[in-house]
Amino acid sequence: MTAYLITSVSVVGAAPTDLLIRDGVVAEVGAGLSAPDATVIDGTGLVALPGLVDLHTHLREPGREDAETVESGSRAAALGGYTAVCAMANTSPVADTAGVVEQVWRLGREAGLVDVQPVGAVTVGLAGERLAELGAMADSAAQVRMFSDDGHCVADPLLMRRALEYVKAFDGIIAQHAEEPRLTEGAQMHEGEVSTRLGLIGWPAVAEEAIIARDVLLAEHVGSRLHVCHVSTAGSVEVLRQAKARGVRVTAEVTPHHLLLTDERAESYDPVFKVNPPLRTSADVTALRAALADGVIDIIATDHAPHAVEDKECEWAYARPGMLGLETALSIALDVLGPEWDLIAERMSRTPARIAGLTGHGVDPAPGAPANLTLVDPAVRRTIEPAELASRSRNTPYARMTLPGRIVATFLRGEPTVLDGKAVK
Ligand SMILES: NC(=O)N[C@@H](CC(=O)O)C(=O)O
Repeated sequence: MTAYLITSVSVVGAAPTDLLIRDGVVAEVGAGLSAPDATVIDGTGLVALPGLVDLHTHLREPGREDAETVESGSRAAALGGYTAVCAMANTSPVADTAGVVEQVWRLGREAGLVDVQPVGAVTVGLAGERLAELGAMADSAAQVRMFSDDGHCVADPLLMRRALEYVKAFDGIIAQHAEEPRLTEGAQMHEGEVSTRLGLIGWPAVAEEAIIARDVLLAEHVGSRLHVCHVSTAGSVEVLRQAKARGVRVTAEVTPHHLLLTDERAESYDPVFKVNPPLRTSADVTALRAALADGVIDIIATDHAPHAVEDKECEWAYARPGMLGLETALSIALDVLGPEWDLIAERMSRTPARIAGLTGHGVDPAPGAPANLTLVDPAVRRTIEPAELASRSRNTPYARMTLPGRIVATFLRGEPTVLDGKAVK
């Protein structure tokens, strides 16, 4: 295994130092290190972060390999600074059995670019009717601990209760896509002034808030762990704030796009801006940013949702919801939060690793720590060109936008997956 000596690098924003990576771990940290056998990387001006961890990635394999594969999505993740991603279950077939989660887990290992941790479905076929084989998925080689019907809400309160009870036995967690389906039938975008003007059916904020309110009560009643996917409204933040103050075991994520973009983007009728939950108002964006800073929202998760051209470049009403996220998330975080490196490490690496139980990830570079880390150049501004993305899909909402920050290198257990801003394999 090659050793790497990264010189004069700022570890999570601290004063520059040298980092020696050897045999899969951070072997030494300190000024003036020397290692004649090591490949030297000049870290001047760069920031080393614990490898980013995404709790919410759609990899589309099995079933929609035209949109993304475990390998292409893993490459996009590594290029975005990630060392671990949680692969959502809404594949075809659905990841609702030990067999499918093991397949995804194995494909991730074969790609070898990030650790791919499969998420299991809560209900069979995401149909919301009966519980999937949660225990068999937990006992499988993939050791699933997080379950989600993401893309669909577990709307039946009894099923939700049973799922929360079931996973308690192995300290599992249910990640809910909070959307009361009766309130969003036919919905195309956020319900508000813009939807009224455009004549599109609205997805009201209350459809999200009502489910979160119900689920925090259920989680409290059962004493189980709940994670709320892609929180998008100011009202949801208030429900979560109250639940956390009462000690409910709830965590929550926000996506980069909900931190940056608003429903006014729909005025373009460009379906690249169609997403679930929809882009909201600037007041929601402000509340989400504040909640991310004060910890009511625990993490940034991408909801990387690749879609094939025919599913996106069509009429708004027929387009699938979802946008790419892995290769731009850190840049959006830098844009929104500024160079708050400790906060970025907390919200994009340490806390998501802890929620998902991914040992070896989310650990700051320190002697003896597994060398899962990424090097960021915050001084570079880059213009996003969809054709240059590693994802198989092109549905980035940031096309031709200029964003701060570039991932220079990513290491997975001491092996580079990205060097000089390019994927190693
Ligand atoms: N977030 C999205 O807009 N899309 C997700 C699933 C979903 O939540 O609808 C997808 O899988 O494409």
